Amino acid sequence: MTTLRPRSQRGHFPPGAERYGKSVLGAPLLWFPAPEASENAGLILAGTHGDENAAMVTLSCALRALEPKHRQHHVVLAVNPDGCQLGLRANAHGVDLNRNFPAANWKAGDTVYRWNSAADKRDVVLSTGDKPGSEPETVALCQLIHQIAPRWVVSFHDPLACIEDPGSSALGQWLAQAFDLPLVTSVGYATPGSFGSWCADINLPCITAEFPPISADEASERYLDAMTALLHWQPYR
Ligand SMILES: C[C@H](N)C(=O)N[C@H](CCC(=O)O)C(=O)O
Ligand SMILES: N[C@H](CCC[C@H](N)C(=O)O)C(=O)O
Ligand SMILES: [Zn+2]
Repeated sequence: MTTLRPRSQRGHFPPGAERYGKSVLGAPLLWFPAPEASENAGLILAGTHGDENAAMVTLSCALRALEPKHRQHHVVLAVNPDGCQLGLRANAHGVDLNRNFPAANWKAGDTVYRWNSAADKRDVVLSTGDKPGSEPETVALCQLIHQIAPRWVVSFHDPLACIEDPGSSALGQWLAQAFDLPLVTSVGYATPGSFGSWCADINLPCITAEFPPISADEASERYLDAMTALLHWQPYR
């Protein structure tokens, strides 16, 4: 059994953050390499959309709660630090990073999203970028992935409340059970130029975990155990 650090010791980050690039506004792009990484290591991402912070906070809590020696997978808490700082879905250029990856299906022009969960249509307009991978945040993440070659990626978003696993994998089934969310093979709408599209192009298994609309406070309680377990998840045990 893996024990967690006492709460009094969870206020600070364990050392070991590394930089993999710089955002549009010059913020460091940070990743947290797993001290116990093997060739089975995966990569866990959050904060691609800076207005979706419940999963990012919960993942940060899990990183601080778990003893570093138990951590077997790499982490990026904020793919889009400028969006997180500004409370924006987009990056500081107004680009939806999850439509800017250099995937074969990247589409030029505008993209739309829902203002919030009460909105019944997607009518808020963002850009997909001047070209595939036009943004420093997407290019740097692609380079990091080529460098560390994770076995799989789990990318956290909200608020669609599902585990999207196009590959119907053991990890997808585990996530659905651990987070008590429905398992689907698609979020149900087209996302050209998305991270998952790029992963599919390079045959990298990618699962998108969408939290429900939930506060960071509630998510850090409801999902802390599942998130810490994900940090050292291994198949067949
Ligand atoms: C409410 C929130 N802005 C929203 O619903 N956005 C979704 C996409 C969710 C995500 O990117 O994780 C949408 O546009 O439907
Ligand atoms: N709610 C997310 C869904 C992402 C779907 C995933 N399959 C991907 O390719 O990243 C979005 O609208 O960006
Ligand atoms: Zn999102």
